[in-house]
Amino acid sequence: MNILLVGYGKMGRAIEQIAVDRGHTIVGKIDVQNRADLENFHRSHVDVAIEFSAPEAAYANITTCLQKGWPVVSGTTGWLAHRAEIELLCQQKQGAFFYASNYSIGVNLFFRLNRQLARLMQGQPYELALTEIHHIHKLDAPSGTAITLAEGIQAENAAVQGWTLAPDRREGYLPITSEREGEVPGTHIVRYESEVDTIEISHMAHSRQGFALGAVVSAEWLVGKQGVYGMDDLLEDPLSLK
Ligand SMILES: NC(=O)C1=CN([C@@H]2O[C@H](COP(=O)(O)OP(=O)(O)OC[C@H]3O[C@@H](n4cnc5c(N)ncnc54)[C@H](O)[C@@H]3O)[C@@H](O)[C@H]2O)C=CC1
Ligand SMILES: O=C(O)C1=N[C@H](C(=O)O)C[C@H](O)C1
Repeated sequence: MNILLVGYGKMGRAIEQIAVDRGHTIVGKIDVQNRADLENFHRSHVDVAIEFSAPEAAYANITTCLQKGWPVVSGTTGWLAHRAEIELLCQQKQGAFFYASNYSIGVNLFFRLNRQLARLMQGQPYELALTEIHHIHKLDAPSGTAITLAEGIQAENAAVQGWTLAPDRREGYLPITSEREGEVPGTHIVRYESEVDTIEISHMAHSRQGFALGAVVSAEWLVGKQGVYGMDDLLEDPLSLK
């Protein structure tokens, strides 16, 4: 595949390495200093754009790619207030858009475990809290993954109406604590606490490799399709996990 990287930071570089190892060609790298080139990019044919940029840049980047008719895989967090507009544009353009707050297969299994646990814990006398720990360079809080975990719990437990960013507290809202520490790639902890015990599940990424591999596999899967997709579509396709 011919891949255009939109955002060439920590993730863009990790994706490049894995994509090249899997036999793909990087036809361009768009970052903040050459962002104007995205609109006029016609150096080579683009099979798919992989977009990992910044919260304030993602909406415009994805819009441009869809306008140009390129399938887009995006992992940027912190822009999802505009998600419905992107999905509508994708539909209007008969394009292809894939989004995941976290592309790691392990995290996506963890999402499922989280929902199962939330189902089991309904009505039990436990206080629930979520913690995410990331590197000090991260621009958004809470993490996109923590928001997906909170939404999973909300979908399973009618007593949870949403989430708040700790130290803010609100009755019926799940508190998310965001910690920023060194170069931590991404740790997420879901904790149920009662007077007598604690139940905790956690996922700890050891590097960015899992995120990057998931993004490249998603791009391979997306090319040739039309519509809006996420990791559940990929994981449920028995042909996808090569
Ligand atoms: N969904 C997932 O699995 C993962 C998502 N992420 C998310 O991906 C995003 C990027 O993460 P990193 O690569 O670690 O950040 P980074 O800060 O290392 O790289 C982002 C790059 O985007 C560039 N950029 C800024 N404005 C741009 C624009 N208008 N057009 C093109 N590029 C622009 C920056 O100059 C920077 O080089 C973040 O939102 C992060 O939360 C990160 C890891 C995994
Ligand atoms: O910014 C990061 O690094 C990460 N961002 C994603 C998020 O916000 O959930 C995914 C991963 O945790 C790493």
